[in-house]
Amino acid sequence: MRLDGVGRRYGVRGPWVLREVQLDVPAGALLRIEGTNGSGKSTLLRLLAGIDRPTTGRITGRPRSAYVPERFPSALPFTAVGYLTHLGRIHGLRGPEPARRATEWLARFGAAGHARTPLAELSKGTSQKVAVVQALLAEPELLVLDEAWTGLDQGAREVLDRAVAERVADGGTVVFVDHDPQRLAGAADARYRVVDGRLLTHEESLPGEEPASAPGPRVIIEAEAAPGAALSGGTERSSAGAPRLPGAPEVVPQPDGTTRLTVPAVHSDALLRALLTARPPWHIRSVGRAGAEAGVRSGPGTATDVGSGSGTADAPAAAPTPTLAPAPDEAPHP
Ligand SMILES: Nc1ncnc2c1ncn2[C@@H]1O[C@H](COP(=O)(O)OP(=O)(O)OP(=O)(O)O)[C@@H](O)[C@H]1O
Repeated sequence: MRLDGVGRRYGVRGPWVLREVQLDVPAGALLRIEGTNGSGKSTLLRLLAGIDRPTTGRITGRPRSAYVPERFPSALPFTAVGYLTHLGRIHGLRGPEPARRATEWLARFGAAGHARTPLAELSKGTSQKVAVVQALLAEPELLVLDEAWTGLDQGAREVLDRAVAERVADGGTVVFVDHDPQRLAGAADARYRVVDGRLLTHEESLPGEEPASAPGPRVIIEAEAAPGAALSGGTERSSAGAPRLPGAPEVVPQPDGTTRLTVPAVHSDALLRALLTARPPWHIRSVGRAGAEAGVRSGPGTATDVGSGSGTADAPAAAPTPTLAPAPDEAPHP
């Protein structure tokens, strides 16, 4: 799924809660969204889950999604298992499958004894378990968790931690918000912050802010530009007015004329796409994990030499920094 120039405000004259959000949501990844109270995290999660629409911009490639909202509507006229079975059917489960999965998940969360309790009579924590189970039983491609751990007892929190890991291991994507910095610590493939309506990677900082620390796994891309190469990716503008590259890579020109770009692993596909669709395209020399000895190297005519008739032998002595003017026919902002 991709968010392109997404903005959201409530009411025609309301302030913009989110502005110009660019986000690639890859498969099989765990993404953490951070931000202060009222910064727009839940607004972003509702857009990701497909239960709200952007005011501007586009969301494409939407996967099958399930969502645990910040506030669960517990006053519905169902028992716990009745509600979960109903939701399972809405998610496309047939026959006895939704009731079977509901019973299994309630047991896993230590709530089997409340299967027949009306939702309105459940304790806050058990009600939260039902909210979590309705999203998990669908085995969604995208699981969106808005402070889903809040109110759960310690055992249930650990069950949810494991369920998140299982979803990602099965190729699903999980996006979560939680105010506990230790929640799934070290497991997230990418961390973002909502600040002043902008979605920044954890590594990015606003002017005047201290740089953020401790990036996760990173990928190094060695690339070579044709003279005058301009990037078509990263249409969001930095404060300096230049297009911002996916993942805000660290860009270091090398003495041999190539450019080394280091980016959080989760953004490497988007960055490669931006380099390869630049006009003229950049030539990718190698891709590898930061900290690993050698990457996957390529030469002219190999699979990564996409569209390059750009003549790598003509590469300039000093590689340009890839934050050049956008290509002339770049699409205007929505
Ligand atoms: N339905 C709505 N109508 C009007 N304004 C809204 C609505 N939902 C959210 N807002 C406003 O949008 C802004 C962002 O709210 P949001 O709930 O997305 O923040 P948040 O980062 O999730 O906050 P918290 O950490 O407190 O949960 C707030 O100013 C809020 O008042």
